[in-house]
Order: sequence, then structure tokens, then C-alpha cells
Amino acid sequence: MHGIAVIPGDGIGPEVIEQALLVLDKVSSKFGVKFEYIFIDAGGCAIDKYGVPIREEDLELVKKCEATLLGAVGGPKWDGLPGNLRPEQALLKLRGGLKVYANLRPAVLYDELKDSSPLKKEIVDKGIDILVVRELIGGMYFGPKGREVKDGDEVAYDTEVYSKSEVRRIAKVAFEAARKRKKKVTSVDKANILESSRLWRETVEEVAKDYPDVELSHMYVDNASMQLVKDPSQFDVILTSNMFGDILSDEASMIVGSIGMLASASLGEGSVGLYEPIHGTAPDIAGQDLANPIATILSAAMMLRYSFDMEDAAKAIENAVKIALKEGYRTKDIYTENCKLVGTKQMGKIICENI
Ligand SMILES: NC(=O)C1=CN([C@@H]2O[C@H](COP(=O)(O)OP(=O)(O)OC[C@H]3O[C@@H](n4cnc5c(N)ncnc54)[C@H](O)[C@@H]3O)[C@@H](O)[C@H]2O)C=CC1
Ligand SMILES: CC(C)CC(=O)C(=O)O
Ligand SMILES: [Mg+2]
Repeated sequence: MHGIAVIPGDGIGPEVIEQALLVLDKVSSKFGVKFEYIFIDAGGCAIDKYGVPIREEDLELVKKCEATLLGAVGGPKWDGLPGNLRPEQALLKLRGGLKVYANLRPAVLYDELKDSSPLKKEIVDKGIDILVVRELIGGMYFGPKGREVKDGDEVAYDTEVYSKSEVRRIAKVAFEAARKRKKKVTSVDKANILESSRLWRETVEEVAKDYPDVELSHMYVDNASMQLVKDPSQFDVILTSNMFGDILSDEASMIVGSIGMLASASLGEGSVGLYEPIHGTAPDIAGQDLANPIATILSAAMMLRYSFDMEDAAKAIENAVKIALKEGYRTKDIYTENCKLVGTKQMGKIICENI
């Protein structure tokens, strides 16, 4: 029996989680493994119920589970709250509390979705298979922040802070991943202007000495965001900070078709893995059966791979997704001419049937 903390969250979160759980139920019956789901409120729904983004006792409960599957949190309803009370704080508490410093976000263009990419055909034909390795519990999102009045003017600040040890451990993850792929790491920073990026670059260079078989290059983030669109085939593993990884992975998702396709795994050393789609709560399409559940379903596959060592089951889910796409089923975000338009529920059902 594997205990999984399930956090549906807000907006489309519960809709996509529902489909991922149906897929896990199917895996359970096919592979003879049992999952126990422990449902936890976090985000806006927890604010409405308990007045906080996530309760301490729920955080402790999550830590006792083997893995966490999360939908998404937040939405306009809670936008006016002070920063420390906003739903998104639940994410930081979960990520920080679980010490999951390595956020793996694979951006792969499926052959069937070549028409969904906004890039030119000759670029798309070169293929896109990128792994964004994003540092997840440091940098700007976790550094000192605040507001004060200075010389009669209101000032707000967020601080990018990285220690050598934080950079070293995430760099190792990127180099190890590259060894199993095309052996290329592009470290993305802003070392021409940020001191934290200069420490980042020096440290990545030091770690690279232990990986002479892996080719390392450095790129400034502004150039990287342009190169991703110009020629994504040049990238294998992108190693970057919390904020740059957040932004670049949304961009990477679009060139492979949709943000509704990108899964993620957040891992630490020996701690509980956290699995979530990279997208948010999509308030514009919530409650309309329009959300693409594939990112969450693929996140569940990553959970089976990394937390439960169930490679066969993970592959079965990934294959089931490919079959659904090959058969022409598309949610609205990835729909192209002559395909079969389906909603969230039907896409989940078809993927289940393909397992
Ligand atoms: N991990 C999390 O819980 C995250 C939460 N958020 C929160 O979500 C709320 C909305 O944020 P946005 O900036 O609008 O980003 P978003 O990712 O929720 O939506 C951006 C666009 O992508 C579309 N989209 C997102 N997921 C989709 C899916 N599965 N299928 C089809 N289309 C999809 C949306 O309809 C929207 O047009 C905010 O409160 C934000 O803070 C944002 C990002 C991550
Ligand atoms: C609140 C943000 C840090 C969530 C997000 O956009 C992400 O992790 O991709
Ligand atoms: Mg994001």
C-alpha cells in the first residue's frame, strides 16, 4: 500500500486531479498495487475553510505520506490578500517543508502534436526534448522580502539569494540527468548583472569537473528565452534558478503544444516527492470541462517512476497518452483541424482505457 497525499487545490486543480486518480486506479488494478489517497485542502479552498493556505497539521500529514500529487492553487478570489496569506504560499510551504529542491520539468514534443506547436515546421521537425532542471526552494521566491518606507516613498523588495551548496546540489541533479540523455547542460543565469548568478556560474563550473563526459555551456536568461523559440533542438538539459526556471518552463510548454502537457516532479534527498502539472488554476476555463488533464496524468506517471520505482506502470501511462493523441483525441488547448475534440473527463477516460 502506497500512501499518497492528494491536494486538488483550486480552479481546474480538482478537475485534472480527478482524471489522474482514475488513471492511478487503473494502474492499481492492472499492476496489482494499492494506493491510499489522503485528501488535503491547500490553497484558496484552505483559506476559505481554515483561514490559512495550508494548516501545519496537514503539512505534517503530507510529510508522513510517500508522495504528494497536487493540482494547482490560487485564483482571482484571493488576489487581494496580503502576500503571506495568499493561496500560493501553500506551494512554498509544501516545497520548502518537503525540501524538494530539484524540480524536473520535461518538455517533449510528441510527433502527434507537431501541428499544435506555434513554431515553424522546419524548426519543429528537428525535434524538441528538453529537461528543465529548476532549483525550487531557494532564490528570489524564498529570499528576504518586504515593504518599507524610505525617504517618504514606499519600497518593496524581493531578494535573490543562493548559497554554493544550494547551487552545487541542483547542478549535480542536472549533470546526472544529462548523463542519461544527450550529455549536454545549458546553465541559464544572468551573470552579467547578478552577483548571485556569478556564484551560480562559478559553482556550476566546479561541479562540471566531475562530469567531463557532459558538455556544459552557459547562457544568459534573456538570450535563452529567445533561443528556445529560435532553435529548441540545441537544448538537452536546462539548469536554472527558481524564478528563471518558472518562466522558461512555461515558454518551453508552449513550443511543445500547450501548458496543459507539461508535468513535473520535485525531488529532494530521501524526502517525499511532490508531483504537479506546471500550470496554474486556469480560472478562465475552470468548471467547464475544458482543462487538459495530460500534464497531471503525466505527473502521476513521474510519481510512479521516482517515488515508487514502478517504471513499467509509468511507461504504461505515458504510452496510453501517446495512443490517445495518435488516435486524434485533443482537448481544446491542443486541438488542430480534423482531430476529435474532447473534454477533460473524456480525455481522462480514453487514457484510462489505453492502459
Ligand atoms: N502550481 C500552481 O499551483 C500554480 C498556481 N498558479 C496560480 O494560478 C492562477 C492562474 O494563473 P495564470 O497566470 O492564469 O496561469 P495558468 O497556468 O493557470 O493559466 C495560463 C493559461 O493557460 C491555460 N491553461 C493552464 N492550464 C491548462 C490546462 N491544463 N489545459 C488547458 N489550458 C490550460 C489557462 O486557461 C490560461 O489561459 C493564479 O492564481 C496563479 O498564482 C499559477 C501557476 C502555478
Ligand atoms: C506560485 C508560483 C511559484 C507557482 C509557479 O508558477 C510554478 O511553480 O510554476
Ligand atoms: Mg509557473
